[in-house]
Amino acid sequence: MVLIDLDGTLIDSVPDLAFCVDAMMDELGRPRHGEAAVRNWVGNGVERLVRRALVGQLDGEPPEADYERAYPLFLELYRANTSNRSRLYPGVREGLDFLKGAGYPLGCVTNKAAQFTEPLLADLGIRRYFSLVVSGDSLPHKKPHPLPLRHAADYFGADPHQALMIGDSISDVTAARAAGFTIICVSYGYNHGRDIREAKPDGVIDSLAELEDWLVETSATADRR
Ligand SMILES: O=C(O)COP(=O)(O)O
Ligand SMILES: [Mg+2]
Repeated sequence: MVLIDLDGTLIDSVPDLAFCVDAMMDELGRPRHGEAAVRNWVGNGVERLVRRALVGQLDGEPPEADYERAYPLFLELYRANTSNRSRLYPGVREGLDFLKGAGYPLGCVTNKAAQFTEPLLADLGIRRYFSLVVSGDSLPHKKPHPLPLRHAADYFGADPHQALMIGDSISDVTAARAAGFTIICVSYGYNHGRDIREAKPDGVIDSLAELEDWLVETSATADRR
């Protein structure tokens, strides 16, 4: 079984997210942040993104009244701008075709809310690759909690020690470790401005098109043991 993260791994969704954060800030009469700042704030769900935009940094909490005003504005904007500016990363289609062709059960596990995950996957033409989609609000906990990964393993009847997670951020690595999965990360995603190699995933690839070689090499190494 292979589970794949969405934002920063399959899809560069920041152009839409940043557009909506900036439009929300305009509506609130506050200064825009721009795409580079938003790139570092994605990965823990849209609620956290809105809170980060209001405080202007990764950590910290805005006044609750500000959040209550901003969050519905963001939801309305993002509903109308879920996929307009978002793009598949190079190599994604090749990687998915390889995994599907090789017969791996495929799941998408994201912290993005389901109301956005489903249209985004469909609009970019990759929904059909996944037999299971677990969104940030599908279960009581999201990544870095291992629950979404364990849920997917149960769904597919997969042994976690034979399971692979592919992601871009520390949340993916932490969730995969806690669930007993192997974790490969992409080098190009959003990891809050940090190099994902610091989190020590089992492998780092520059494109999902490298998956075939990575899987062949690791199974050859395992066979030699
Ligand atoms: O922060 C989000 O909304 C989603 O992030 P993820 O797809 O990388 O889990
Ligand atoms: Mg991600």
